[in-house]
Amino acid sequence: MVNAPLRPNARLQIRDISVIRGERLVLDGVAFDLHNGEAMLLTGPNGAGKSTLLRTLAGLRQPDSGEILWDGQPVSQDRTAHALRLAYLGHQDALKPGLSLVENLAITARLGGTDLEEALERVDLLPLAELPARLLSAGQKRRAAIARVLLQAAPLWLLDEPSLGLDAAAIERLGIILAQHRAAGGMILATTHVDLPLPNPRHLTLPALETEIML
Ligand SMILES: Nc1ncnc2c1ncn2[C@@H]1O[C@H](COP(=O)(O)OP(=O)(O)OP(=O)(O)O)[C@@H](O)[C@H]1O
Repeated sequence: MVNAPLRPNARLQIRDISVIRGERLVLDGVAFDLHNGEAMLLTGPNGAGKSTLLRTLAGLRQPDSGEILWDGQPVSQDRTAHALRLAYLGHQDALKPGLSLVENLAITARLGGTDLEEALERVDLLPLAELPARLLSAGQKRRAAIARVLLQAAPLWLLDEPSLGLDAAAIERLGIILAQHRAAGGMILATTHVDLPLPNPRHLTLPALETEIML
């Protein structure tokens, strides 16, 4: 089983998040809530801060101001608990080239208590399970990274351009996976520059920020 058992009233709250990268204010007071079963599409021009926002929500960097709450509690109070409730798909597919697909994903399956074979089946990679990751195509690596998201059995999915490199059949499968996660009560926050198979999403468009700050 690779769908997360979810509490019915989970809630992610983003309160006026600001992030400075280099000398630029990249995110300026971003605020929204996300509830069970909801999906939000993050759009905006290159450099607007979409990946930065996902990485901040994933706990990979801290906001310079503002707060992230889960069920009313600041996630900064228990970063381990927050890490366990989310699955982050970044631009890198993070596969060890010398290990087979199964070997790459086995630890995630064990930690998530999830079914590796089922996850590979859902992204149509079962026939390639024993292949070294270095032999996978770009789209197959992306599908493997999506399988890793499934295996984490986490309620909150943070997906940075999830359809990157996927062919039409794989995009259709992605749509099924996203719909099943929402139907199970999961939340999805996804960046994209193209249409995603995600019906009735909420939208957040980040503007291009050019503000220079004095350090
Ligand atoms: N390590 C870093 N140090 C300084 N600035 C950075 C760093 N990483 C990213 N930036 C800057 O932060 C801004 C936001 O980058 P980010 O990757 O979040 O944008 P994005 O909206 O995801 O862009 P894209 O659509 O191209 O993926 C950009 O101006 C970028 O140059």
